[in-house]
Amino acid sequence: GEAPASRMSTQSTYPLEPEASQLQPETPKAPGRQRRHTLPANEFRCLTPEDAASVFEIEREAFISVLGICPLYLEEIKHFLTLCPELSMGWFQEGRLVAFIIGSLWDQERLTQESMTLHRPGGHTAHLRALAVHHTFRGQGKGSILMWGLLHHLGRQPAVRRAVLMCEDALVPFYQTFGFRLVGPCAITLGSLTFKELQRSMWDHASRRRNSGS
Ligand SMILES: CC(=O)SCCNC(=O)CCNC(=O)[C@H](O)C(C)(C)COP(=O)(O)OP(=O)(O)OC[C@H]1O[C@@H](n2cnc3c(N)ncnc32)[C@H](O)[C@@H]1OP(=O)(O)O
Repeated sequence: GEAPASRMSTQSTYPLEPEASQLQPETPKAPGRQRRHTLPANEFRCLTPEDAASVFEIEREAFISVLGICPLYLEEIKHFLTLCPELSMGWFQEGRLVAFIIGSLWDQERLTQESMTLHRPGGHTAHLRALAVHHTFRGQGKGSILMWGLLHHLGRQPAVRRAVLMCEDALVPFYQTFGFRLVGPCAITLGSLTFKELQRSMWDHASRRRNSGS
């Protein structure tokens, strides 16, 4: 039978861990063979503009139904997935999107209201704009696995020196588990909503280990 639901309910069909992620940008399939034929096929890959409708469906439930707004509307999703798909990641199960992260580049120390709409191709900061997991799949570790997967993928892109995001207060501890540091209140507000800004250096993590010994 199934193991009881617990913090370990991550369904570890593949041991994707912070330092030992096996996610490869060119090999989006989860590594290893499925051990049980009943498990759905998993696929991690960068998103394309064709995925925008699926992304927006998740956002509609995750953000709009709760807050009345969402980080990225359909045209904005298409916009960023056209400009910088390599800064995004989707998790598909049997071809269906179950979780996503969409990013773009930013070129200033802190986020500003302008960062809401702009991708700065020369920037060295990955601005992680939106992370969401389909509601029926939450609390299973999927959001965490996807975030580690994207961070690993970004760590292989020399232009990306750090990552930045904004979130509501309640989610600060969640992002701190990925090595993000709280830098303070975010300049961006949406209506009456305020956010905290968090940053994470990419070089303190994957690259340092890779380059150690030089
Ligand atoms: C940059 C941004 O996009 S910020 C906005 C983030 N997205 C959203 O809020 C959309 C709605 N929520 C979701 O899609 C998901 O709940 C996510 C993305 C926040 C987390 O994905 P999940 O797969 O559920 O997370 P995962 O199972 O890996 O980890 C669960 C942890 O997330 C954190 N968490 C999730 N939701 C909340 C919340 N509402 N308040 C506080 N902590 C939360 C907790 O630390 C939780 O750990 P716990 O179960 O021990 O309490």
